[in-house]
Amino acid sequence: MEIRNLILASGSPRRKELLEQIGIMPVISPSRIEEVVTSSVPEQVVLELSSQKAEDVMSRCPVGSVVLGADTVVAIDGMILGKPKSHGEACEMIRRIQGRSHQVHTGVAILLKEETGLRQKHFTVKTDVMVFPMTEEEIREYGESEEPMDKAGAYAIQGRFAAYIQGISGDYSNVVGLPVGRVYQELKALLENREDESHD
Ligand SMILES: Cc1cn([C@H]2C[C@H](O)[C@@H](COP(=O)(O)OP(=O)(O)OP(=O)(O)O)O2)c(=O)[nH]c1=O
Repeated sequence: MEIRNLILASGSPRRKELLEQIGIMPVISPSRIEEVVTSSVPEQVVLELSSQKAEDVMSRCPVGSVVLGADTVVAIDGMILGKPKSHGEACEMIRRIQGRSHQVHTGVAILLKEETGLRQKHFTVKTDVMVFPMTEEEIREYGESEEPMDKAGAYAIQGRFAAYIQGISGDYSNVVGLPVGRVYQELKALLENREDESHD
């Protein structure tokens, strides 16, 4: 199924590339929201933030638009690791996740604006990631590089950090920022329905 004119409410180059990988060329329109969360449960947090991003962009879009927002966090022992604010914080995050497993949660919100109102899909996808033990030298060298700086949990599985990945259980693309298989299936269901309705 060809999906045209999808608006991606994200400035993440990884999300754009993942959509392009499955043949969807999105229009990029990053949201400008101040991220506000009312929960500390990872699934809840990513649902709230992905919805806020998509709703913010949709508020400026005409009827017929399809907007996708997403948010990714790393969770370990019930604690959420977002993006590090400094190299020191990046090193702390890496020290925490090395030698064990953690979870990556991505929340996705897909909104379709119709004459009669909004139709929407909201879901979260979880991937377990196992990281090899790292030496203090490896932690510092990686934490002080630029790679961790705009990444949840201070690492990029698609980058140099691949050297320390022991394995994953779940969807790889979800760790990079967007579970594209699930996204495609949900988009297909949402848009097929729209076509059905237009034939009524
Ligand atoms: C764990 C992990 C995260 N990431 C990235 C994906 C996301 O871009 C980022 C998490 O930050 P997000 O706040 O989810 O997204 P963003 O700020 O990059 O973009 P926007 O808010 O405009 O949608 O971390 C990787 O690239 N590789 C990884 O292995």
